[in-house]
Amino acid sequence: MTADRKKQQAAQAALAHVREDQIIGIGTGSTVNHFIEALAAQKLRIRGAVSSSEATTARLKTHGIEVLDLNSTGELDIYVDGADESDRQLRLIKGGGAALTREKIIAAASHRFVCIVDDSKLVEVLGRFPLPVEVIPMARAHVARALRRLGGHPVYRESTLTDNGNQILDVHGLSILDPISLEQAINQIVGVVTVGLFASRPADVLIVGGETGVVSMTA
Ligand SMILES: O=C[C@H](O)[C@H](O)[C@H](O)COP(=O)(O)O
Repeated sequence: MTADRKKQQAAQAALAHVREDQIIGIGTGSTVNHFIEALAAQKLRIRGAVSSSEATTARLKTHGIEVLDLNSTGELDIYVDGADESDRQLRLIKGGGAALTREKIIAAASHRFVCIVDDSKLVEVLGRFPLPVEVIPMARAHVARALRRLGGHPVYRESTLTDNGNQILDVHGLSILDPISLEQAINQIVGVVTVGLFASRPADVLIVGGETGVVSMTA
């Protein structure tokens, strides 16, 4: 089975967590794109969606799903998003698609975070996937030096500008044994906008698409 088919199965299974009349936070990426297709096909009468990126907003609008401003919705019932890696405690690395900042904001503002992945994303220790860090452009070199002192090898993701007008450093070579401490340490570096470690706010449910169907995990 292809990875894309596994993502599609996980996305379809996430529909079971969605109710009519809810406002749904929606992430970014190929797995979430399957979720948007499934949501539109199901014709559930949701109250609208809060989007984590310009790409997701465009896709929601093509399906006639109303996109709402997080400042006017209050807390969200549910947030559905993919991830680049998850460990078994549902702590995540996100930001491969450069949408990490808005994703982290929506996750923080949601009661329940349902994460959908294919089985290649499940790891014992986070860090095989280079950790994305969104930075204010003028601080990029300063932040890179600080990340090297934390033991990583930051690489500038050239030709990528985030939806917020910022740049991305991808930090290679980390074996993240204490994700909460590393998240806090990177958050302390001046010039960092967001680190793509979702450890202090992990997922609540992880739906993993694999060869034999989907498995749901909770922390
Ligand atoms: O910035 C992008 C997001 O964090 C995505 O959720 C992540 O990169 C996973 O993307 P995909 O579903 O395409 O594997």
